[in-house]
Amino acid sequence: MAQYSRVSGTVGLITLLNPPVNALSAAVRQGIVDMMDKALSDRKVKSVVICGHNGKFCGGADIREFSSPLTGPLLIPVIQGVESAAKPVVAAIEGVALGGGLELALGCHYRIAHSKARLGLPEVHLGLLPGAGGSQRLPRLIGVPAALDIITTGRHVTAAEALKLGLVDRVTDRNTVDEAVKFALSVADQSPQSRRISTFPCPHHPDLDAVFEGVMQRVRQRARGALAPVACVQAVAAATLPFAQGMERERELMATLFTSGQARAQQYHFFAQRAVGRWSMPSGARWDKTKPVAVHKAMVIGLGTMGRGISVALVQAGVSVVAMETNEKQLMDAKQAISSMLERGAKRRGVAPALDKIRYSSDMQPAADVDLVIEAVFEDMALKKKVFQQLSALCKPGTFLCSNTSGLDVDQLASETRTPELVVGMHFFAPAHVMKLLEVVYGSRSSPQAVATAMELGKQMGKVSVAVGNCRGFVGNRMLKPYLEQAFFLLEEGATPEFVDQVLEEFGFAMGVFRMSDLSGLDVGWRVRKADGLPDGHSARIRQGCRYSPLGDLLCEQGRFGQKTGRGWYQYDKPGGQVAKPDPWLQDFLEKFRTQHGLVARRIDHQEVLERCLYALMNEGFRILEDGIAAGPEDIDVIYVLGYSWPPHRGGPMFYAAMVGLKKVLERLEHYHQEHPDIPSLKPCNLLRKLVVSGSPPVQKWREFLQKPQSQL
Ligand SMILES: CC(C)(COP(=O)(O)OP(=O)(O)OC[C@H]1O[C@@H](n2cnc3c(N)ncnc32)[C@H](O)[C@@H]1OP(=O)(O)O)[C@@H](O)C(=O)NCCC(=O)NCCSC(=O)/C=C/CCCCCCCCCCCCC(=O)O
Repeated sequence: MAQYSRVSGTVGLITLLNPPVNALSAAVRQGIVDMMDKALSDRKVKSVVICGHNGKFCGGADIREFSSPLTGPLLIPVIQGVESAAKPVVAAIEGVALGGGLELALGCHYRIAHSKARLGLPEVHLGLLPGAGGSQRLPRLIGVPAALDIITTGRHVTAAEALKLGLVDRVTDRNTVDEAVKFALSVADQSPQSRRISTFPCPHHPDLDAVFEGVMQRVRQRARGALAPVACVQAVAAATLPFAQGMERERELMATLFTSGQARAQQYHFFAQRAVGRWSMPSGARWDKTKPVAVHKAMVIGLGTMGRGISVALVQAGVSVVAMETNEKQLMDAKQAISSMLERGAKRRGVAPALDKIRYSSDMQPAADVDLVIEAVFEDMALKKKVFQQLSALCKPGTFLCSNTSGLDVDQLASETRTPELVVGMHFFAPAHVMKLLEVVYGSRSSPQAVATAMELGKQMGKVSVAVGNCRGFVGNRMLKPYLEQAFFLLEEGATPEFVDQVLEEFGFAMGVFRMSDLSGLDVGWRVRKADGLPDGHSARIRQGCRYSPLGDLLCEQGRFGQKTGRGWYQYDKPGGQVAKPDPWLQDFLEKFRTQHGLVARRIDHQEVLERCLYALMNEGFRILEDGIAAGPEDIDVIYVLGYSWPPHRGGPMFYAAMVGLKKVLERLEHYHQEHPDIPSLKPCNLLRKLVVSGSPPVQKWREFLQKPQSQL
């Protein structure tokens, strides 16, 4: 709803009231209409200010309303009503003005923003476009190139940039509403006619066609099949038409997006990112019953790529860091790399680099004086165990001990310490100061407080933290295994790396599985498999009674580790090269392999690649839910979108399974498992069967079918 009062004698003050972000629900929209009527019909009122309750102007349309039929006045006429008001209307922007919130502000005749406010049109991230006139008013106000940038990236703009762009008229450090009221008094006698953005022509640009063409090309490349970014460009292009025609085009494009599966997927992802913060553990421990401990000082052990990124992320989050590395050369290199990452980051954010927040050490001694340690040494259990033993002896009571591991057993590490309850896994993704995902892994003895502290620290570092149980590979890498396996089996059966990658990239992955393996290094998995007892020169296709593909191992034995060696599943012009080219050697190698094993290459189509790779991955997701390793499908989906480049417009693997139809997924898995009974990952999991028998409920209801956590608190 909205509240109304008259202030300073002649200013009508309308306050949007819908905590926590004053989203434009039906009640708020109705409130705006009613309070505008009140202000306009009050003879004493000469001008109007619109602000938001509790220091937040408005977070946009109420996204929760998008899943049911729209009720109440529509936002477009509400904003038109504000713009056409005969009295000047000023938007007092504090906190955020996003989406419909900014569109409402664009309908006002003046905009005053607090210096800390953020403005933006992030609808593209929800599979939409700014469909309440934003795609038409913004280019008219700030020009096509700047509007295209803001609308197609959905990025937030600071108040300072907004002022530079002409998006706001004034920025203040003082009380924004008071300033807006003063401003409203100063323009009370002026006609708002010349301030109605809908009447502005689109500012002239010498070569608009080239601008649109360039952006469209970039957007198509980045969008990977997403509809919204393309529609955003098309909508802005319509801003060069007369306003009414532009609005009609915006409506048409919005109508297509609004009902699309992509918009549903992206809106699901928005809420899923927030839902994962409400974590729970099988013990019944929960986010709202556990207080995290504040971390002021942390130590990072091991300054390879991961340790450096983690140190930067911690410093940027305001935590004092001791960065430790025993290898002198590595320590020197790390110092330089970390300083320049901090400097670059600070420059981007327009702040001073916090170089004084980090100090370096070549020994473990400083661990005695920190609140939390993140061990980021090489992924080797024996080495990590040694570090944990040392930490256990050195650290003061209460120090949290975290391991940056991508899949090792957290319980084994905990058992090396005197305080297993303070041990958790923190699985960062490279580059650790950039990637938004953090898997927080609780072991069987991790305390709720240790989990809460790691989750909160992740949030402080700007990450979306997901709490997951302890198993090999946790959630992300555990699901990757059957996906990779299927890709290898498809090569054995007749596919090429180029074809498999092309299918997966058309689906929306940034990189197909083989290009991704080449980038991350084939040797990483190979070393883990060797540590597990894989013998050298092994080329058998059965291991422990199940089908196994030795293709990756055979490539590694040839020294083909991927991009770093210039050869992997593809060839590169040099070691470290990035342009993947099909390699005739590999074709020859695959043919010889098939001959050696009596395999006959067959034609594999697009559908089989997608189904075998993705359905095997999804099936593992169902198993993870069944095992209680993830608390709900949202956890898995967030991990895959933020950590494994699953396309956001497909929601995540669990959401996608529901979109495809659980019955179909089950049938296809049954079909493939019948064809390949020696591949256990294709055997449909019980939870999937249970959901299908229960009528394939929507993903939001799956938690009801999972085992309830038992409280031991
Ligand atoms: C930056 C934020 C605002 C705040 O961040 P933070 O402080 O960290 O807090 P959060 O944890 O993120 O959020 C707190 C809770 O608030 C919930 N929330 C946030 N924003 C919204 C929202 N906009 N709506 C609903 N709920 C919201 C959030 O979920 C949290 O609650 P919980 O923990 O999940 O319980 C940050 O929140 C943020 O970025 N928010 C989103 C901003 C955004 O994306 N805004 C754009 C929204 S879309 C929009 O505005 C669209 C406008 C155009 C509408 C035009 C409608 C015309 C329809 C025509 C359709 C034609 C169809 C025709 C069909 C036919 O023909 O039939």
